[in-house]
Amino acid sequence: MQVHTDSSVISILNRNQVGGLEIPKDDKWLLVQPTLNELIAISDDEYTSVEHKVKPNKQDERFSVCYFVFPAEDSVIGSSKYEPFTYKDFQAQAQHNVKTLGFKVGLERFKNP
Ligand SMILES: O=C(O)CCC(=O)C(=O)O
Ligand SMILES: [Fe+2]
Repeated sequence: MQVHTDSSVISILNRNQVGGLEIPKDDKWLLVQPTLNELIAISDDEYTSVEHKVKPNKQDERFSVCYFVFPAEDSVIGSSKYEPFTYKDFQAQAQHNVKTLGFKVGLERFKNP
């Protein structure tokens, strides 16, 4: 799986003990050791959506179950740091970014000046 950030508000990941999930650290990809439950979340910059990828493993079977929490499409997301936007706006922006730039710009686009 290629480098990406999740578009969900919260991602809860449960996987077996075969590793593969990697996050960037000091210009290298760091293997995240499997634990029982993992939580990746975004919330008004308190927690940011971290880039990650999954390294293919041809030897050992690997499975993972992700539970993504999304806001309702028309719900307005407001905060002191961002201009109000709907999740539909965010999705449209993400799709446009991927098509034109090859990656998601993410919340940066909605940040207050
Ligand atoms: O399988 C994993 O460890 C992560 C999967 C993932 O990043 C995703 O589905 O967005
Ligand atoms: Fe992901």
